[in-house]
Amino acid sequence: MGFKLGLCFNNGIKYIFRFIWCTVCGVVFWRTYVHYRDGPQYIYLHEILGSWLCIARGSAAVININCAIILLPMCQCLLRLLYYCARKVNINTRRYTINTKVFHIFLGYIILLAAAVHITAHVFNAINFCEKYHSKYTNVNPFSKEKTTIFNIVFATIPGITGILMVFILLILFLTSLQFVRQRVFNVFWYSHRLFILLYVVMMIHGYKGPLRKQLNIEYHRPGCIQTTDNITDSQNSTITGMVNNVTYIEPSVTSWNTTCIEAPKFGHIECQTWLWLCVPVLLYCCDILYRLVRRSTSLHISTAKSICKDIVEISLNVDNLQLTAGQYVFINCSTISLLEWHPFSVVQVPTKTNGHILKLWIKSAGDWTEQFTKKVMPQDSILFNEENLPVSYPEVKVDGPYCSSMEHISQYKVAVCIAGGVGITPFISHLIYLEENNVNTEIQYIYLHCIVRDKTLLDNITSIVQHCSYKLGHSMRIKYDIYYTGDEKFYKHTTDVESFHTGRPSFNKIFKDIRQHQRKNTIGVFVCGPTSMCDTVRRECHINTGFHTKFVFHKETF
Ligand SMILES: NC(=O)C1=CN([C@@H]2O[C@H](COP(=O)(O)OP(=O)(O)OC[C@H]3O[C@@H](n4cnc5c(N)ncnc54)[C@H](OP(=O)(O)O)[C@@H]3O)[C@@H](O)[C@H]2O)C=CC1
Repeated sequence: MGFKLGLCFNNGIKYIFRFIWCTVCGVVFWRTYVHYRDGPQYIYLHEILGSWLCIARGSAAVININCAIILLPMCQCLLRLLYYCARKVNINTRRYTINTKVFHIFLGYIILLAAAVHITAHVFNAINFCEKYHSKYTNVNPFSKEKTTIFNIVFATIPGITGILMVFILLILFLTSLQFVRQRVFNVFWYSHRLFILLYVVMMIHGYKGPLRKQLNIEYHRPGCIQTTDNITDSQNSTITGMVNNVTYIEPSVTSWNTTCIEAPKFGHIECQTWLWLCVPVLLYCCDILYRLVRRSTSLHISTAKSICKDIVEISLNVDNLQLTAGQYVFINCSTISLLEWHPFSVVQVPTKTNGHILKLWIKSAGDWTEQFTKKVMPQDSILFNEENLPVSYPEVKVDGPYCSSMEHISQYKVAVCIAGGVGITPFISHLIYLEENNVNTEIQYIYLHCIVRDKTLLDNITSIVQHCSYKLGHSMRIKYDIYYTGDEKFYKHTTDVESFHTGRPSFNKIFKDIRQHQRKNTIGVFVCGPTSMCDTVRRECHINTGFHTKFVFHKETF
């Protein structure tokens, strides 16, 4: 019961929203399906292709609408605006304005599913176009040569070739965005995802003057109309005579229109409307990107760099114009390493008047870019060195931000449980330092901080910051911290003997049970930042321990 209640409480709105979106897609599909099934202008085409025509068009509409909407969750500036507009809404609802990446992924899956249906439908359409070729359907079936094969339709027509190209692009987008690819080779994911631009261009070409044709002259030739011996004009405006004995078109069996044919049916391409769906979101996305490009164009100087532990370096930047909130993150670019690469980092210290507008970031060497960056700001082989050995000049960096994060919400709860793994401590430190430096009034009364660290030097650094802040903030809130050391135990025992220190990983089950006992009838914000497996365990505990009175609201941040 607890797990299901917690799941509903934490994800209820997300699931409701997904359900609504699936319903919208279903309605779009069905309306398009019915339009092509019952529309008099498609009767001749429907005679050849059957329901596959309606399925292909319905799935195309679903692809269009999803391709349009999928860009919006990626408009960071627009989202920030939305987030600030939603300030008055309850916090459990507002966090969805930040977790839009999840909705972006969800839309991606819908596009894949709709694309699979669309491809299948068009394969059958191609078969039908080949098999149901009839000398009398000369205009509605464009593959007028009797020897047309599926191979010809797929590989020798614009819709066929663009369709294959789109399948390849979609596969690349899908495979490179799988979590294990993103985590191991982020650049592969990042660059390959730019292929969406090509996908959109190809999508617009795909339906242009395709083989699907609708009837243009319904008023003069109702399908199923009675042909007379009078002269009627064919689609090329030539005269056809002797219609009774020399039927040019097989009339579909539509009995409701008991009219006489005035003309032969004329057929024309079904207009491609993809651009109509895409133009507004693409425009919004371009504006968002442009704004970000302008915002990120200024180069900044690193004022200091120091080592936090063997693979984490702290850089300080003097930023006058950047307004940040504790818990947010920024993207960093270093042109001497790569002009194109931007990497996200949570801020450790937000620039304020009190600290002289100094922005601090911790950069952990965990990939090509971060390793090169660490070497540039700390050129020695051993990164552990004191401030006198600092390099004379640091590389210039550009900062893009701020970006909203669910870690911002900590000070909006009365009780917050903060769980950090390794460098994931950064957003929590930024809150503690901000609260300590600025003496601001917040909702928060209790902070339970659990920090799990493998590196002894990192542990020492975190401990001194946390001890200092908790001492300074002691008068306004209660901060209970526990630090878990998972590295070499012998080393640990010799150097620390404080009761808040533990060896080995924590038991989250016990932690949550204890908090639940002490914080009855409260809504508790749980914030996790660290390895994915740890976040998953904490999420599960949130669900299990949520009851009717005590609720755990889960928030996480990982890059
Ligand atoms: N500024 C930045 O760069 C930021 C990075 N992050 C995120 O933080 C993440 C972790 O950073 P990193 O320092 O590399 O972390 P580490 O891999 O070094 O792990 C940190 C600690 O977490 C423990 N741990 C791992 N899995 C579990 C688990 N399932 N349950 C309990 N404890 C666990 C580890 O224990 P053990 O030794 O036993 O494995 C270790 O003590 C990154 O993936 C990144 O996304 C977040 C915010 C900011």
